[in-house]
Amino acid sequence: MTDLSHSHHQLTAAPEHLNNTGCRIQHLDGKGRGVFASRAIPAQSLIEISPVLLFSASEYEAHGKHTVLDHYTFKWRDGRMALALGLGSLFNHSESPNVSYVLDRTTESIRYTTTRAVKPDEELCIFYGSKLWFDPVDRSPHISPDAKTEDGWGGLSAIQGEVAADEDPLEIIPENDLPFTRIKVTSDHDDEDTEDSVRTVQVWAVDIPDARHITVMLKWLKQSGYDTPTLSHLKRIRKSPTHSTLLLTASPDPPTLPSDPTMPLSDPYEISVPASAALTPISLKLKTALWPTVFAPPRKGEPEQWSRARLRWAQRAMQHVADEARRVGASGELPIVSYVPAPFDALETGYDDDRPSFIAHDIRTSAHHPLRHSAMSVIRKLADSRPRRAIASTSAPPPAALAELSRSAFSPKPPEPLRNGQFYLLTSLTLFTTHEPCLMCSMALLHSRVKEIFYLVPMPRTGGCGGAACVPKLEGVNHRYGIARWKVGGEGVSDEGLQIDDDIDA
Ligand SMILES: C[S@@+](CC[C@H](N)C(=O)[O-])C[C@H]1O[C@@H](n2cnc3c(N)ncnc32)[C@H](O)[C@@H]1O
Repeated sequence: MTDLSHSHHQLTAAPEHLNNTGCRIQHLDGKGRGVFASRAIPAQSLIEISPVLLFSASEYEAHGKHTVLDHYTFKWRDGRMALALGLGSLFNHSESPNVSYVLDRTTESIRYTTTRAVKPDEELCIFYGSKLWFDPVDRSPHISPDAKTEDGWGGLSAIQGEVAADEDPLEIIPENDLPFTRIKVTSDHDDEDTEDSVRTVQVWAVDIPDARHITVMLKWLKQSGYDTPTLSHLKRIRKSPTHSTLLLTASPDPPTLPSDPTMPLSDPYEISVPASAALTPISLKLKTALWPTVFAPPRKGEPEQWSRARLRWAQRAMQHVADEARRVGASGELPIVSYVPAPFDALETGYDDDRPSFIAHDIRTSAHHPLRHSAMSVIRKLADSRPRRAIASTSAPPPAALAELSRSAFSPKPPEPLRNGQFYLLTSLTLFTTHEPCLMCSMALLHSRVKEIFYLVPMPRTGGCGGAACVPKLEGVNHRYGIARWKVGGEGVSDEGLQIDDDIDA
């Protein structure tokens, strides 16, 4: 393979580029030349159209392959090899690209479009595929440097996850043609609540005549162990003009209240409250008449529609986790990987991030720690990165505060905008994972408010997303995420090398 680094070192200045879409060429250590944004570029901007030079397969095999061209060419759809002219050949590779490209056969060109908003001076990168012939300088630390694969047939030969020119990126894919099956996550009982019947359960409550004692009682409830998640679909307190009522516990036995003569309380008594959260505004009204209830509408009544472009995004992510899992599996770990890419609709969801994707693999073997599962680790990476970035972008914190943050697994006090609100951990994000997450990880995903998860290998004995149980389907949970099982072989994603014992918690 020809070494590009030699020629890079001889260059002193990058040529000017007259394209007016905000691109410039710049050298950078370890990568040679690259394309950079000379100004802010909005998402979905067409930034370059590169004509291609085509070589027949035999011509390429005999000559091109043995030259520096091998770093630049890729398979055209009819089997010929293509070299992008213009800026096209200068886009470097990134695991979290900000540019996607489409082959246009009719004009023999490639169109490059930003996938998210790009800041001035950011490098513009594409995704070459998962089989690289070089070590990317910005490779995530989880990937073993030994894992590079010589594909031997043209550098960019693996064009994965991109919409071809003869495909319409906005085309909606019929449900039956999708390479995954969506699992219904509404509780079997969710539909049962009608105008005539709201399912209820009996719980213990107590009246607190003096509102000043509410805080004391809430604190006592936490310490007493009665404060279990069973009632998390209900508000704890109901206020009336004369008193407040506090829900205590759903246990059959009456709870023992604190005996404090200065704090008058009623005796505990049983009341009927809704058995699950309200899914519709109507059911919220009905249920809240009984007791104030949490409103947790299903994400959408109808299954979300999938466009061709979104499917390509998902296919690329799924292929990525499967490939990474095979690599880590070869190094002696369990072949389990979880990945949270930048969302497909990054701009709409306001996901503006310097490091938009997160990936982690299972390290219970090397770490000798049974809880180092990939999904937990990826949630933790994401959680850890947010407080750090928020602090860095506000005032400089005292070093002790930074040390405290890096010590904590889940930062106990995230800065204000990242709190349990609109942008709570994984809100609006999708997790792709090789194996159906175990019960622990499925619950952690629920707490993180992930939008949806995709997995390839079902775990019928241990899985928490349809196998042993289906956590987001449980009654009373205050968030439901979508679950989709990727079909083995669907869009070329194979489960080869991903088999693990079926009693392992993934
Ligand atoms: C299509 S060329 C890209 C332009 C190239 N940097 C140049 O100066 O001509 C592909 C080559 O760029 C380099 N490259 C691309 N992405 C890289 C990355 N993330 N890290 C290191 N080198 C990279 C590798 O040498 C690769 O063979």
